[in-house]
Amino acid sequence: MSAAQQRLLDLGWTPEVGRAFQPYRGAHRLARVCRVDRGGAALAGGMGAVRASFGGEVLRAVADDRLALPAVGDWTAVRDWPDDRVTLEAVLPRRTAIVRDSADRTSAGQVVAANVDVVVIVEHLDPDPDLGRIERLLVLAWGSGAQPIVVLTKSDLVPDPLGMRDEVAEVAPGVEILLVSSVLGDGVDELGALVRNGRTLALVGPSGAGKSTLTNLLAGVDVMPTGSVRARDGRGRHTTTHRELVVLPGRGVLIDTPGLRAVGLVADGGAVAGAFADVEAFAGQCRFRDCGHVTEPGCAVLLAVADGDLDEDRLARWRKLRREAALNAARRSGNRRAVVAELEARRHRR
Ligand SMILES: Nc1nc2c(ncn2[C@@H]2O[C@H](COP(=O)(O)OP(=O)(O)OP(=O)(O)O)[C@@H](O)[C@H]2O)c(=O)[nH]1
Ligand SMILES: [Zn+2]
Repeated sequence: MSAAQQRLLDLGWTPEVGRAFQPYRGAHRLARVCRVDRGGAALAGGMGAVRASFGGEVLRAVADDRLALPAVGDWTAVRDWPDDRVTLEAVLPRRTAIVRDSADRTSAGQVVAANVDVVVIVEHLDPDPDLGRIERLLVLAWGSGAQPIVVLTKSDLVPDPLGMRDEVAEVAPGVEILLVSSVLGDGVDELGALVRNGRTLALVGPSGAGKSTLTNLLAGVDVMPTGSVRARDGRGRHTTTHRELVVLPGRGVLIDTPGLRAVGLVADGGAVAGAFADVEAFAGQCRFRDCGHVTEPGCAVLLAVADGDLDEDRLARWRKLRREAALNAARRSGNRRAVVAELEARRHRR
């Protein structure tokens, strides 16, 4: 195998990517996006690192649909020009995509990371984990098509990490949960074991959860600036404004995303159902198929709450996320009346 081929494999190349690139062979190079900034992207490919600006086709597509904007993790076709310019000409179809609500809420959303195999939801144990945030990130993960896992950091700072893990398990049915201390090294190898076979792991979570610290530990070198370093160099805590893709040669790929202050979702009902499999299972047993789980007779959801099998707060958060999903669906349909009706229903249900 050539060095160039090895580099592509290290970047997570699959035969599927190879097939998608077929039409571009010859005039283009295959490369994966490591970071996106204004007007261009840092990429890595068989020939190494390269910076490209967005080509006309890409810019036209983005004008129509924000989701067409190249994102970290995307596989792309890149073109070299005689005047030394390099342009990103096409984004190959995404196998999975983590999509969040765009900051301005004017469009469908923005891709946080693409072609991810495992979404690592990173949440700190100190301060206390935010169960609602973990649920939202799980919805984000289920909606991406990738497999979620929860990593609880800073286990060295709390007296009962196992008890806290059990609490988190209540809001993460069917999802593996790892306890990690980047200071003591606990759990780091277990997480590292998931980076194999050219798989791509993306770390998502709030600022300060320890994503960059973990990335550095797993990479074995400091590839990310972390909170402590940033504080020392006086640039403040929220300086991770760019996303980065890190290759662990012979193992896989890590994507460190910037801390999400608020997780705006563009979730659909299916993603909510994935993250709330326990609640949906109860709902499936209600007497009426269109049960609203409010006052209906034979409501298995209300029964579960009464019996202590389902936490009332979790039920409330499920309702809220379902309303959000319904509103998103209405927005996306472009049907003004559906949006107004959904907003109206929202007001009454408050
Ligand atoms: N005690 C303890 N501190 C940790 C642990 N992991 C990270 N920290 C500290 O927590 C702070 C934040 O860590 P970062 O890795 O910068 O957090 P981040 O999630 O990357 O934050 P953003 O880049 O803002 O999204 C730093 O001061 C770390 O040293 C841990 O397991 N235990
Ligand atoms: Zn019901």
